[in-house]
Amino acid sequence: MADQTDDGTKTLDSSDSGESPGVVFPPESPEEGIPHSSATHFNNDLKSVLVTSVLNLEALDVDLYRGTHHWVPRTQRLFGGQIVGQALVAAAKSVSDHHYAHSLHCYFVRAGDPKVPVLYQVERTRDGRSFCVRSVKAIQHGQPILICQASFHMLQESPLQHQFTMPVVPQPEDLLTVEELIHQYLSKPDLAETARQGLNKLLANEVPIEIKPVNPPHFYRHTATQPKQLFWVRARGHIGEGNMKLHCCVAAYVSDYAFLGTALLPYPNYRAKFSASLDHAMWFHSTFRTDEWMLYECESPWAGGSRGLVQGRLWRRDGVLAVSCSQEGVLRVRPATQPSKL
Ligand SMILES: CCC(=O)SCCNC(=O)CCNC(=O)[C@H](O)C(C)(C)COP(=O)(O)OP(=O)(O)OC[C@H]1O[C@@H](n2cnc3c(N)ncnc32)[C@H](O)[C@@H]1OP(=O)(O)O
Repeated sequence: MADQTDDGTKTLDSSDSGESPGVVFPPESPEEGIPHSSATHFNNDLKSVLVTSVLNLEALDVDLYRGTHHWVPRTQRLFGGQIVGQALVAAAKSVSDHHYAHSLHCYFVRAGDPKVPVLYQVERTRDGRSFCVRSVKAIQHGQPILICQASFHMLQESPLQHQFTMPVVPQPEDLLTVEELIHQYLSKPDLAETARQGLNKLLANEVPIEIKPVNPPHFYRHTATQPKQLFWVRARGHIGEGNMKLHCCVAAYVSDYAFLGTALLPYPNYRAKFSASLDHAMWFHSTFRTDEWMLYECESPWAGGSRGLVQGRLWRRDGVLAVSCSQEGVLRVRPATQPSKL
């Protein structure tokens, strides 16, 4: 049956299909959603909508920008990755071409309202010889929805250089996209009608990123798994080489997608009735292209007290560690067997 969660979202329950209940990719994810009315269809030959629309802020005044929405999650609160990505665009506009984003630290303090645009107000906190720091407030209805500190650094050589090794995984060419996996499920003759409807809804999502899970297919979870997941990810459409600041902003968007769901993987017997990211931090280590496949390695070292911590690494496919991320989210759950409030 389709199950209405307490935050008004729908999850799939395939109990009448003979399979264990629960959407798995992303697990109980708040990200499954609908395209905003401005959505366009994607073609990989076309410029990424992330560049033409989502991250293309309108300048209103000095250090003041307006951003609109492309895709809104089913929770009907703005996607955190969009707000962080737009905040970083706004911050980056006030630093020189020689300064590159190296880190950001954000708090999501209020839910974003998909019905109105977001204003981004940049404060030039400090310009040093090597580092520039910016504070960005994302504002709706006169109140902050996100506060973000972003720091930019000039390229500096150093003999100190190390990184972890990228996990060995199948190449993206050998894996199926989420959409292809859904089509595989839909071809199962014994799939319950409600599950079919739910999967079709997932297919209708026009998230501007492409995903190939390394451990598919997981649309219906049978057992608890370690709080770890790996997937190849890239922006849909062309972005091109050269604008590293822009790729960092796209990475900010991408990095929030399905991230918090990692903390729910060990708990197939619980459903999220409310989940939202509370904060998000990123560190950018090297150059990369977000319109090329990158491996997103996500793990959750801890959950407790209705919160979960997730950590992620975005790898270039040549093994270079490009980005590290961390996030804590609120995770309020109910037992899967508990009837919904409907
Ligand atoms: C990928 C994931 C994403 O992108 S999520 C999107 C980005 N993140 C966000 O939008 C989060 C933005 N931040 C927020 O909305 C707030 O800071 C949050 C996290 C809600 C703060 O929580 P809190 O201080 O509890 O807010 P609130 O008092 O307004 O309550 C919100 C709803 O939660 C409920 N609540 C509150 N406390 C409890 C509790 N102890 N146990 C159970 N429920 C609780 C409140 O009743 C309220 O519910 P409702 O909205 O009235 O139905």
